[in-house]
Amino acid sequence: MSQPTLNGHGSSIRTHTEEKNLPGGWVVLKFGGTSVGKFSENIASIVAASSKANRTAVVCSARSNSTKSEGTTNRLLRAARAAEKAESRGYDAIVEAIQVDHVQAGKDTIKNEGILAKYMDAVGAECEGLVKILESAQYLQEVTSKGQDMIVSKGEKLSCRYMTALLEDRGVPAQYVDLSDVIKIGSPTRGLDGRFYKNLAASLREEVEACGDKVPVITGYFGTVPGGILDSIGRGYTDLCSALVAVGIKAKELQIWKEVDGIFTADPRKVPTAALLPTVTPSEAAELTFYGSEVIHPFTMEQVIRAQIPIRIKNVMNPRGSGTVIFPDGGFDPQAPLKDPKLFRTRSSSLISKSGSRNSPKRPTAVTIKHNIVVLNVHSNKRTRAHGFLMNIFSILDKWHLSVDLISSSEVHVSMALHSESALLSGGGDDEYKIANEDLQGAVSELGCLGSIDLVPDMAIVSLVGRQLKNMVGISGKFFSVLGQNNINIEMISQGASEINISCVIESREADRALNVVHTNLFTFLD
Ligand SMILES: Nc1ncnc2c1ncn2[C@@H]1O[C@H](COP(=O)(O)OP(=O)(O)O)[C@@H](O)[C@H]1O
Ligand SMILES: N[C@@H](CC(=O)OP(=O)(O)O)C(=O)O
Repeated sequence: MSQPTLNGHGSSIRTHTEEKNLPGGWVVLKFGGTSVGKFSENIASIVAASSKANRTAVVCSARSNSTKSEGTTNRLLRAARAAEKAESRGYDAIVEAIQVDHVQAGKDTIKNEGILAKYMDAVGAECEGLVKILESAQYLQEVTSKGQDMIVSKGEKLSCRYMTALLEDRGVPAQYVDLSDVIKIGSPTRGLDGRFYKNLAASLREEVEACGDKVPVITGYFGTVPGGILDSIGRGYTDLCSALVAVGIKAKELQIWKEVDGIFTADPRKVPTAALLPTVTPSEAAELTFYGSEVIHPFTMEQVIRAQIPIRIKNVMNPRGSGTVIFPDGGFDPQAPLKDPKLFRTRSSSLISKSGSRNSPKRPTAVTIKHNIVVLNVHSNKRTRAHGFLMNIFSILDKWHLSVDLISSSEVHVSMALHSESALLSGGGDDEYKIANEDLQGAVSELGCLGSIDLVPDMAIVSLVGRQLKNMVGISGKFFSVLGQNNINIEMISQGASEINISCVIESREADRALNVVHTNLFTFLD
């Protein structure tokens, strides 16, 4: 077996031959944008430690110096919008700011002059390439979805160039891996189906293997996805990339590193008494993510759980913490579909006895809030519900690209909670609003032919999530009465569609108070 060798900084590094023989197998470490922006030195130490015990692959998102909204990806999207304006060089200042940021990060942390110089050249070349893409789009008077993806890809390229240089500087042999061309043009894809992901995972394995002895530092941007990465997968696509890498190399664990210790019973920034959950099931994690606790990109779960790879959420500021593990409750059958396909379901009794948990304490797993909700009410102009009423409503919503988060209906009324960052604008006076979102405006005009429409703005969905909810007799009553006793008015209720979620709509300004009262009254026995 080869001996550890010393690098230029006098620290010990293992050769790959030795690593290959380690029993640990592969782990994939994914770092989010704000972690790369604020805690890159912690990341270097985390990767160094991990690569001593396991074969380690790293996936990074684009840097954010402070918040994601001010991060590189959002700046790149602003540059793309600027390129849509003819004759304007508005994007130059944005590219300049991105370049300055990355150069500064390098100067602040990379000590080896040779590594720093090489990194600076790479940053310069990426930014030059970015300007060329923006100029071409401007010339063509169109930023296509492919063009937008190419612009956005620069964020992950710059961030991974930086992390590769920093790791090398800290004595961890690392290899930059650019995935922009990993999806081959003309590959037989009809969309993002199982075969597409399977082929992609296999290609990612090849990319990782090509790095030989070095730690691959992989751009979380993974190329020209059919329909465009932002439209087909959405923000947070680097989580999915890390999942596919983990599947491709049959990793023993996927670690998603964030700036929280893991998944809590409620958002720990809003509920000081929230408790860290050691484990949650994939369905709970998906439900929490959808209803406001954006802990992990929703597509991520299915890929890794099918491959029986646990996901661990960990904190870059507290690497010693064990985090939260997302894995199915009570083992996993890889042949079984993720969703139980049974037509008829038995409820509580058989489920309790099967899991043997009749006497164990039952409690909700977490409570979460989703903001930016508008409630759209349709009151039918017929006295009884006409055949096709709901179908017509959904066709109109589909046409205008609106999806419904919650729905509740009676004979002739339908209430739907829709999520939109920019649905309505306050027109000045307290009760004056106008519709700011073109899709919502279009849908409201068309829905008018089915009945009268009204919109309730500034709402939020509060959701109680937990795999044990279905066995907790009276939990809905407690949930709603706690809100009522605290004078929080419920606009709409939805329960039953999912066995692990009870949701209702309240006013947004009551959201933090609702989180706290629900947590205090329904979770206190966790302390
Ligand atoms: N139940 C929850 N558990 C943990 N974090 C939560 C929960 N609900 C909301 N959050 C919030 O999700 C965010 C996730 O962590 P962070 O790494 O900071 O975000 P990002 O991935 O967007 O950079 C935190 O700001 C945290 O306050
Ligand atoms: N950089 C992309 C992709 C991503 O995954 O981000 P993050 O890992 O920081 O959520 C974005 O801002 O959406």
